[in-house]
This record gives sequence, C-alpha cells and structure tokens, in this order.
Amino acid sequence: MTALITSEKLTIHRPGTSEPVLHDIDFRIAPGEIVTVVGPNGSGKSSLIRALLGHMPLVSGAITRSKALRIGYVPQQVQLDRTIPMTVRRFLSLPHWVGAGSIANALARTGVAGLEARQLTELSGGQFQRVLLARALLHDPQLLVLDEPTQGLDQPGMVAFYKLIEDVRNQTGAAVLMVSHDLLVVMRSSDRVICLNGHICCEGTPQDVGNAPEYRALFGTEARGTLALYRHHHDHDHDCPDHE
Ligand SMILES: Nc1ncnc2c1ncn2[C@@H]1O[C@H](COP(=O)(O)OP(=O)(O)OP(=O)(O)O)[C@@H](O)[C@H]1O
Repeated sequence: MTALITSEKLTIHRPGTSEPVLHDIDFRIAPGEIVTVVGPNGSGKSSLIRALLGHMPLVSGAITRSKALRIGYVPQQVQLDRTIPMTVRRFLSLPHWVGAGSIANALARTGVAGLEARQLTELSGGQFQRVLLARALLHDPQLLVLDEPTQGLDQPGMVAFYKLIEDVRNQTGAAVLMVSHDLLVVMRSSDRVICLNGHICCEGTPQDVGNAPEYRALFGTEARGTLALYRHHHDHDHDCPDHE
C-alpha cells in the first residue's frame, strides 16, 4: 500500500549545532495504520514528528509525503493563554471559520458533544485533550499526528483516550502517528511501535518491541510484563469498564 509519509536515512541536528538528534531514520506510515513512537526523554521523538511534518531542516536523507496529504496535528505544547476568554466554538473556528455542523460533529466524534459554548478555562484536562483532537479532525485528515496526547490525564483517562483514538481510526480510516510516554497503555492500541533513542533501536508489533532486548534495556523488564498484561486476550467477563 502507498505510504502517506516515508523517510530514508533521515538525519537532523539540534537547532544551531552540528550535534545529531536523530540519524539514519527509515520510516513509513500507511493509510489506516496506528504507529506509536516511544523512547526516553530527549530521544528525539518530537523532533522526528516535526521533521516528518516539514518543520525542521534535514541535514541528510529524504522525506516523501503523499500529494496533498491532509494532516491533523496536535503538538506537544499548545500555546494558549488560558486567561483570555475563549469558547470551544471560537477555538475550533481559528484560524479559519468552521460551520456549526462540522464543529458539532467533531465534538460528538471525540465524546465531548455540546461543549461549544463552554470556556476553555472551564474544561477538565481530559475534555481539553478531546477538544484538541476534535480540532485536529475538523478538516478530515488522512493522517492524525499526536505528540503526547494524554499529558495530564490519569490512568483511566489515558485508557479511554487511546480507545477513542482507535475508534476514530476505525470510523474515519485515518492513520495515526503518536508519540507517547504511556508505555503501559499506548502500545496496546498500536499496530506498530517504534522505539527511538537518537536512532531506531527496534520496531515492530507491540509484542515484538516488548520482547526486544533494545527495548528492555531502555525501559526494563517490568514494561514488558505490563505490556503482556495489556495485550492478553480475555475469555472472561468482569466489571472494569475500561478493560476489554
Ligand atoms: N528548539 C530546540 N533547540 C535546541 N535543542 C532542541 C530543540 N528542540 C529539541 N532539542 C533537543 O533535541 C533533543 C531531542 O528533543 P526532542 O524534544 O525531540 O526529544 P523527545 O524524545 O521528544 O523528548 P521528551 O520525551 O522529553 O519530550 C533534546 O536533546 C533536546 O534538548
């Protein structure tokens, strides 16, 4: 299948220096795929995202994006002055006007229907992340790029959010490229995981990566055990609503 974005031997430096942040990154994401990038702090996850989006200069290598690719991006840091009054409706209509129907659909799709008139300052962390996701969905993206989308959410909030991402993928067919620290839950909903530390240490299915010595060296064996826990297949019922 034709990839939405590929990179070959991608190398980038820390801005203004000749110090490599990432080197020799071969990457691809296909339509409908959920790919998660994990790695320690400073391992270059956000830099990879920014480079793939064309926001960072390449030192060497090449990036190819499919023609007229529609991307919905939620950056790691959303610069918002939360003291300035702004309704959800207004936020979703910036910088381009968006019709009421599209706003209502996007909010419904992300599980926060009816919040149009609420002030951003009044939203909980989980509601705000869902509003950000709704904003990224407004223009019918083929690729959703989410850099640490569950910051500030508690464990049930994270699990619910990743479930929502899976639902969105299933409903819209959009591919999803995510950066996350939430090893405990994020890998469960991924088709493919890339473990980064300046270069690609290992990649593959969540199970493959969880078993990889490179991954275990970075995150320890406990992460693997937890991953196994989250990947297991249930053949019984119980009362926990977030647990499939
Ligand atoms: N604008 C910048 N100016 C200087 N150095 C930068 C800049 N952006 C990133 N870096 C450096 O590049 C390296 C990779 O940073 P990056 O944010 O990509 O890592 P990360 O894996 O996303 O980290 P985290 O998990 O902490 O978000 C770090 O050493 C960081 O200090």
